[in-house]
Amino acid sequence: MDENIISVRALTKQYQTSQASGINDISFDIVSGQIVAIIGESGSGKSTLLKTMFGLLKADSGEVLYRGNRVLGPDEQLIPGHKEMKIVTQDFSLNIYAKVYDNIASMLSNTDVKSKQEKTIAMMEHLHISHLSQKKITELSGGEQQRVAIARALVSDTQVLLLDEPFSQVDALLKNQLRADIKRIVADTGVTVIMVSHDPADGLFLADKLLLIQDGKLIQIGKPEYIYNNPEHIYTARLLGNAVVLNHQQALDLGIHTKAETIVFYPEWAELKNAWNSKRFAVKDVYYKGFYEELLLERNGVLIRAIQLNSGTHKKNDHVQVNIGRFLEF
Ligand SMILES: Nc1ncnc2c1ncn2[C@@H]1O[C@H](COP(=O)(O)OP(=O)(O)OP(=O)(O)O)[C@@H](O)[C@H]1O
Repeated sequence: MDENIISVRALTKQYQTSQASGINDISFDIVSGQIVAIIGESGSGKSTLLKTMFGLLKADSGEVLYRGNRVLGPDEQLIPGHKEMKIVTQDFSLNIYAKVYDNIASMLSNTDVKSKQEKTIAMMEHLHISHLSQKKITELSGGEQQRVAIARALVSDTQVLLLDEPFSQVDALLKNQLRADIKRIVADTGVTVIMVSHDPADGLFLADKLLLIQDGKLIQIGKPEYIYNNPEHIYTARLLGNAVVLNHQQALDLGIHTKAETIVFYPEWAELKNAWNSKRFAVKDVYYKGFYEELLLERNGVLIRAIQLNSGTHKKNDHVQVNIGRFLEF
């Protein structure tokens, strides 16, 4: 049976200085070996949730359980968290004067020197940083430092790894590799990863479970594909897929039969095709995205976006027929 490694119960943390900030009454469970991504717009409370879960911030109320044992807050113990939980924050907390190898090895005890050496070498290999072993932290790029910080956090039999913006320092190429590394490490070691990212694409790509946070509240939780296709809030559809949002009248004008106040669709749900029920739009702009293009389309003052895979098929100032094949009602 799947075991809950982390349980968060009615967790609340408000900051005294600002109104309606922090997190409010958040509850969820995490199964061992999952990758969980906390997603939300800037200021929604993602970092606050992660830091309170780890025990870096004192909760106002509620609790966090690690395998059924309460994670103690900063007022209850000197070293936050639980010894099998580690956090990598955006400042990495590395010893900048020490070498990469020593930064990682220092997390292990000296009782078995051979095992310490083997574990450190294996972890460096896992994160593709063996070639940096003898370099000082000050000689590394931000992305390299991030890898060392993750290796350091994982090396000591860590069961739960919390990552605050793990891809903030890396370029697109490295980001893809680091994402793949995290997936591989989870598969190899069974570690549970809880990460915060401002880029929802990270969560869609990596996570087994997404936690959607809005204004400090947990608004939806589930598998990425399910949440993408069945968002319970317009906020989520906008965040995950840059969804188009139309009011009732705008929807009717486009020939969409609905009773809903608002309809929402992702650009890829708007089909460019000639059909009896499709409407003519003017192409206002074309955004090149690599293997596809996004079209900004206008009809009677209403703007929508659609995708075309064969670039150049429709150009600026062309007229195209669009059929909103699928949409969500709110
Ligand atoms: N130390 C603090 N004192 C007062 N208010 C704070 C503090 N830290 C965060 N806040 C406020 O709490 C809210 C949530 O902040 P938090 O950093 O958790 O959001 P976030 O979702 O991680 O944002 P971002 O994606 O921009 O990092 C924000 O309104 C923020 O201004």
